[in-house]
Amino acid sequence: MSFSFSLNATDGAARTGVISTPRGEIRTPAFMPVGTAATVKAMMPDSVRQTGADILLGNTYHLMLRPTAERIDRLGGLHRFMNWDRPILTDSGGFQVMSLASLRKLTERGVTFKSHIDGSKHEITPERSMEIQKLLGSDIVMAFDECPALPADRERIAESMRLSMRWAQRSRDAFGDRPGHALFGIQQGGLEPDLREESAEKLREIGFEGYAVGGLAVGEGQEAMFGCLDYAPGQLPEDKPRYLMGVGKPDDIVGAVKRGIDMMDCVLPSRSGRTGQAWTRRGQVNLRNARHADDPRPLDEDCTCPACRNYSRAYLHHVVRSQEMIAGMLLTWHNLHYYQELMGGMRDAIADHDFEGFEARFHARRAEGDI
Ligand SMILES: CC1(C)O[C@H]2[C@@H](O1)[C@@]1(COC(C)(C)O1)O[C@@H]2CNc1nc2cc3nc(N)[nH]c(=O)c3cc2[nH]1
Ligand SMILES: [Zn+2]
Repeated sequence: MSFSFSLNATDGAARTGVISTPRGEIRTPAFMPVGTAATVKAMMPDSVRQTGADILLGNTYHLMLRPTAERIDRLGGLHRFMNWDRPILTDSGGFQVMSLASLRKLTERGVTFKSHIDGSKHEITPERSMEIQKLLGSDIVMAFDECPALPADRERIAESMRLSMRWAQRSRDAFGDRPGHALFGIQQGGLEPDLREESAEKLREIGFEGYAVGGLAVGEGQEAMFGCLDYAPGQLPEDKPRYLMGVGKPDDIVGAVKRGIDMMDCVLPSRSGRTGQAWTRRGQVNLRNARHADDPRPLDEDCTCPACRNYSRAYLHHVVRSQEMIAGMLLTWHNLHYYQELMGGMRDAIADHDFEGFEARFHARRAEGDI
């Protein structure tokens, strides 16, 4: 069985389709829950599936440090290890090294760094990143790239992008011939249209099974991100999946799909669930807020997740305030369920050629501030 992508419908720049892989289909636009250290925090894998997720994300950086890719390989690979038999996409490590590790040294060869866990020294190169992702057994492998911290001057962004393109070629060469598995290239170039175009052309020349818009969601803000997404996805091959890395809040996601993005991932729904923050169709609810203490209503009357079906806001407020484990479990489940409902709503709206209506209803429902 091979890896393939078929588009079913488009509406403006928005598209809906299906990515077929040997481990199952991925309905696009798709949201990938983040399972950084071989677990989507506070969730059993079956619960992640029940929220509607077709694929989840793992991280080369974290897994190479602990428990190591070699140990996971000896134990049968990441799918077996974490009891998730559907597709997994793994990020290639460069971004996480720059945001989490210390004493980093960047050269043409790759990056050396000290582990944020125990201070041990490590190196990642394009070749080592491909080896790690192969040992993990991930279905979609990300090329090894460098994501420059913004703000950065144009010269630095150009240099960094060109290094990432040389690393993209080395990633492609090291990936080898792996039927049923995909290697995605990552576009860089900051917020510079011509540098993004140069990057896209280089990636097309090399040839990948999918293309990511990298270098965004690094603090540039939604307006600048949307400004870049007004042209960047269109620079990438239209018959391959387009993956926007690290995004985002619900309204970021709607705006990205509107501009032609097919896949996204973000720690937000799970991370904010663990801090008592709920995302609902009417906006954000902070369950730490005392006003929920006596509220018998569900978090969201229209939501069918276990948190909304079986518990009151008063209960959620209580377990959040008491820092009970069930708080993170219930709110993570609700947030991931809401994110998947949002994706399903957009897939249907695009198929019905009514994305505009969907977007208007999405924004109209969202009350200002805490609800
Ligand atoms: C490290 C962690 C958990 O990932 C989140 C969050 O912190 C944080 C850190 O700074 C903020 C902005 C506040 O959000 O940015 C992450 C979400 N944005 C993002 N993830 C990305 C992953 C990427 N991977 C690769 N290989 N290449 C990229 O260009 C790339 C760009 C990305 N942008
Ligand atoms: Zn719910």
